[in-house]
Amino acid sequence: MTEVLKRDEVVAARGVRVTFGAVKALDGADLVIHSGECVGLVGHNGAGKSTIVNVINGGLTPHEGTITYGGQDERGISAARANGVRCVFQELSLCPNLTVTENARIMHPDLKGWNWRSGALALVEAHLQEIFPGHSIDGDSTVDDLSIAERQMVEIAISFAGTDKKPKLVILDEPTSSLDAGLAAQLMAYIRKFVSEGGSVLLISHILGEILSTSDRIVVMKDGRVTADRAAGEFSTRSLVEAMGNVVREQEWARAAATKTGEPVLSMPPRRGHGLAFEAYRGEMIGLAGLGGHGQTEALLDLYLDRNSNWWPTRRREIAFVAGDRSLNGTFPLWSILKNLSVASLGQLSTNRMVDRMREETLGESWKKRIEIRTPDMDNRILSLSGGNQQKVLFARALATTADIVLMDDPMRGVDIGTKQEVYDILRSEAANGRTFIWYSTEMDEIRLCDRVYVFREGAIMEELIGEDITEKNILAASFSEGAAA
Ligand SMILES: Nc1ncnc2c1ncn2[C@@H]1O[C@H](COP(=O)(O)OP(=O)(O)OP(=O)(O)O)[C@@H](O)[C@H]1O
Repeated sequence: MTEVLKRDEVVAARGVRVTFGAVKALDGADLVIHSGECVGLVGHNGAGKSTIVNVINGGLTPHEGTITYGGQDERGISAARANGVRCVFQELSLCPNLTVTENARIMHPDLKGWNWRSGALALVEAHLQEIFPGHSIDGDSTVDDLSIAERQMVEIAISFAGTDKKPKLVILDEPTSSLDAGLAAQLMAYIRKFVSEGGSVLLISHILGEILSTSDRIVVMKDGRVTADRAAGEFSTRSLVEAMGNVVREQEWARAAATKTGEPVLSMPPRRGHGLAFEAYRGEMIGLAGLGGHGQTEALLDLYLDRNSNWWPTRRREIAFVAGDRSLNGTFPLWSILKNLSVASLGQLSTNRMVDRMREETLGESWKKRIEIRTPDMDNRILSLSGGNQQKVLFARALATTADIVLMDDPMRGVDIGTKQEVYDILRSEAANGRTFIWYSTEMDEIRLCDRVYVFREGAIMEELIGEDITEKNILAASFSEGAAA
């Protein structure tokens, strides 16, 4: 390594090994980031991406290997911060009971003096405006009152903000997982601006389009090692998927031949007194589209409560829910992986009101294989899983029930591309067998897989699209204006 390159290095991790019990999370991984570049980091769920982020961020001391900042060997969170490293974590880390401004103060302790509030407010508002122009987040709101997308935006803005000096490296772990396409595009444009001015970004995402369009260089991880590290221009979507160890499959997706047949299995009058009514029929896959935060999650919750407001456990569950915000309303953090998976199916796993442990384990093992939940032991705690693998457990929880209707609230957050393909196939075959899926997604590619789509605007359903009319153009038109484009 020449002196010139060394000076240019913002951070370098070399030969890093980290183990958690029997799991080799990092098995001799190397990652070097230079100033003025955006490095895309991809890999399957559990490949070791968040672990290497924690090592670079100083939160985790590796069992072997070196970490240098600007060529200097240093350790710990304060060394990382002093060297200009900031991180937006996959599981967002804002304090929920504090306001946006107070959270900015925690991340920037140099905002001092009796007037720190107005300094913090100005800082966060300026960066929110620069990154997400036109946003409507109030800096005095309590974080708990914000949607998951808004929390993600706030954390991103606070991380890019600098009181006296700009950060040198911002690590973004799945930053767009809850953002709709418009907000994601704003963030990608800002990243390009930030690196053109000499900053560095480490971008982790399972949305390969944004990795390919925004990164200068792409690093691929597999089973704790770096398996490819090349200029972004040398990859295509296909070669990137293959480098991650997945087989590229042409999406063969036959929509249901007929929609709206028979009696509706679920319905809801027009929301907020205007727009269209909601109806779902047996075997349909219904997409909820529109800009994020326009009432889709609220509609799902109302549909769920309409069918399941009973506190008494029922043997035959009618409706299941896959949460998108897994840490808020998805996982039971103190429970094992198996208990998290089986909790919605206890009725069907019980004899004489006692859970049959053998049947529970068989259920766990079958789903572990089916969607590749990466763990040596299903009795490990759920939080020992990587984020994407936790999300797979929530999927398995809903699909393992006998519920005829499954509601999904942007359920693919952080799930890798190989697993997504598996899950899409499971959804399609289950729908063909008569299950109804109601699917809110912030990803246009997923909305396009649905048989019928309701587009939300300002809390109400403003457009219904069926079959071939489900196009990005029509969805965008209905998201913004009075009618869908022809
Ligand atoms: N605290 C922990 N205890 C036990 N195992 C852990 C812990 N943290 C991570 N692991 C394991 O280390 C491996 C790497 O996890 P990591 O979170 O780095 O994956 P990832 O590539 O970020 O995945 P994802 O795409 O799902 O976020 C996984 O097998 C995970 O189960």
